[in-house]
Amino acid sequence: MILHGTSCGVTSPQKFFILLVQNPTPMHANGNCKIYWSASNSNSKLGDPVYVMDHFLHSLFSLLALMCFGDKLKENQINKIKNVQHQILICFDSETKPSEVQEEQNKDEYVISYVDTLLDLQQPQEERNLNEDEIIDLCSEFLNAGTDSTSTALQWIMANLVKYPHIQEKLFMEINRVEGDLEDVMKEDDLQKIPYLKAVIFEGQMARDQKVWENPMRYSPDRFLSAENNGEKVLDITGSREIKMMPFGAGRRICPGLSLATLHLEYFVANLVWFFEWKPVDGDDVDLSEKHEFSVVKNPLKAYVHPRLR
Ligand code: HEM
Repeated sequence: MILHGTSCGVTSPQKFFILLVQNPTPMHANGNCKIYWSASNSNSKLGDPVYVMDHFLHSLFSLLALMCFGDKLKENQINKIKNVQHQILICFDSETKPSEVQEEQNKDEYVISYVDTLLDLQQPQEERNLNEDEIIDLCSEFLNAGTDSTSTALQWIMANLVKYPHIQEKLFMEINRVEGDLEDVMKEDDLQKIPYLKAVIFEGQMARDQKVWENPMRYSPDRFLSAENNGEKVLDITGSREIKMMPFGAGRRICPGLSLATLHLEYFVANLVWFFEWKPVDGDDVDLSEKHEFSVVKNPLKAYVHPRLR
């Protein structure tokens, strides 16, 4: 999969710096983050195959909105932000001001959100706080940059897991090795115990340049684990040692959301495979042809998503 360099928009170095400095807690420190498996836009009945992309988009938008405005945001507030954002209008309307949200919450449980850190931030050279327009711009960019890009990547990865059930099964077994009988969602720490998970994520984003990859068209996450590829070396996607793939760009303008996006992908893929078995629609060979839009997208994935029995 290739995502165009412009997929997240071009920003100033100041924004880049701010995103790096904020380092918003990805999964919320209190572990409140849950998978939103919303059927709000779906007419499907239980047991029917579903188009999954709308769900991915909604889940990732919700997650970023919670990180941006605080984890007490309610579903209707998220939807309002989403509507406003879709109309490319301001996303800082009176309904979603953090002060209002804060009033409702217990201060002890308060998680610092992205917008809180922006409100506190001092411009180092000008010795002033950001103004409202700058904050709106940054929040809007945060929500936009991380939603389409990550959900597109997620759809590619899940499509490959539907198409190649033995890879899905291998990933499930690896998760099972770490999680055992646990019925809870997988936590951030556990994700790091599954190298194969990272391999599945990168195989979905590797670009298929035959000059640098052996059998580039073969779907093979194992290439990221194999000794002959020198393990770690191939996993260098920042381009600091060599460039074999650059889904997040490279150099000074490399995507500042790289770690966050990788974590979100690991979190969603792991939990979606841990809780559900993904199967193709009968007679459907899972079409992996590419369509060039803002990023390189696939035709909408439709699949059976069966809860796993434990
Ligand atoms: C799979 C998910 C993602 C992919 C594939 C991706 C890819 C990219 C790419 C290729 C660039 C351009 C780099 C360049 O110009 O060389 C970029 C820039 C950017 N990305 Fe991402 N991105 C993803 C997720 C995110 C997330 C989650 C965020 C933040 C929430 C984010 C924020 C940004 C920003 C702010 C820029 C502009 C940086 C600048 O111009 O200095 N991205 N991204």
